[in-house]
Amino acid sequence: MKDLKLAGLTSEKKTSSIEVNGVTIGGKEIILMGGPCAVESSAQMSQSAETVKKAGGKILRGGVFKPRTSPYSFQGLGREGLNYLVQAAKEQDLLCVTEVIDAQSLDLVVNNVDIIQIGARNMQNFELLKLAGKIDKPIILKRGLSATIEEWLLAAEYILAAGNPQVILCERGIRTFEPSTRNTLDLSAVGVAKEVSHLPVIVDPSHAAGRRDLISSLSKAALAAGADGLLIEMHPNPAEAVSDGPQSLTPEQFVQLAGELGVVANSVDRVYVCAGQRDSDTLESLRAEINNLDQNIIGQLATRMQLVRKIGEQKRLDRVKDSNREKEIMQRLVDLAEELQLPSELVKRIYPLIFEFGVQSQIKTRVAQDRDIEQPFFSAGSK
Ligand SMILES: O=C(O)C(=O)C[C@]1(C(=O)O)C=C[C@@H](O)C=C1
Repeated sequence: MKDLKLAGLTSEKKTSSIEVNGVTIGGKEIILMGGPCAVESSAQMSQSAETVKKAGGKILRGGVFKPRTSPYSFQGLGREGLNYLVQAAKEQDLLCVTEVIDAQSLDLVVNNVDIIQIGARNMQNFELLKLAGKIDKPIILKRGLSATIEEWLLAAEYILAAGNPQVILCERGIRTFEPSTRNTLDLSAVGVAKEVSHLPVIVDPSHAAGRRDLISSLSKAALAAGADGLLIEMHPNPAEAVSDGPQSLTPEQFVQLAGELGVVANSVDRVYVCAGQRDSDTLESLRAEINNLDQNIIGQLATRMQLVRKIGEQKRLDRVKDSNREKEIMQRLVDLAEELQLPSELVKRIYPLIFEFGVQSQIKTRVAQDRDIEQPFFSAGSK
């Protein structure tokens, strides 16, 4: 692909992550963004924010300027809606994102939200892209309905070339001849975009499918395909939604899906942190969840110890301790802890113990093995 002077990857820059008010997009952690298509009321946004928080999501979405296919469809609450969005995000300590459609809407939202979205219909609004390039806020750039991946990346290049390095690509389905879904989610675009560009890529399965029954499977498939995050529509009462009701998850479905993302994330060497789904946070239910987690932690430690013993079998007894390897592991885990907002001190205290027990176990295994090797000689002689 030509002209990807800034969006294209280089030998030094294969991936880039975007740090926004304590949330890293494009790091190890999968970032979940959720909320209604359109901001309708203060109560609707408060409930949505509560659900996003419960699901372990980091970013609340909500449209206040709506570029609708029909001029008679709801066009968004504008400034009033922006206040509801910002307030609800604040209540739950979430970040927020909203779409801009022109210079005026950009001006209005730029100092209020954490991330700005340029929607599919404006992907090639080059003047808007240039304006987005002049601000100091991350931009989620959705792929146009009929845009090739190259056109999408060149649109990103406009923002980058104008001076804003914080671009997040968002695949949201493209128009094909298939009428069963609203659009066709092009998951190969995630891999292709990541092959040619260093920019983080997220996926919006809601606009792609246009129907809520497919959101869970498409979200999981998106993570498996390498997406750095998900942008999912959820409404406290989808049947009453002024827009995109059929594709919006209920709060229960949203929380359930979030609870299932961790396993998929782990299978592709990523992390999704979710405190789990519970009907109510009773002491019993919270403790039951902790018991479960603790069991997993011990199970993983046992597996780790088995691997350490296997490594020990391949090492010389005088080279069992490998300080460089320990340092490398520690650095990686301290970085991950920081990304996940876990005190790095915890990792710094726990891991030396884990290493120490590993080394002891390797020494014991080696000593036992060496004895076994000598054993036949002695046994033969003693007979
Ligand atoms: O990687 C190794 O060489 C190991 O033996 C494993 C391990 C570990 O616990 O991760 C154990 C001891 C070494 O000091 C370094 C690392």
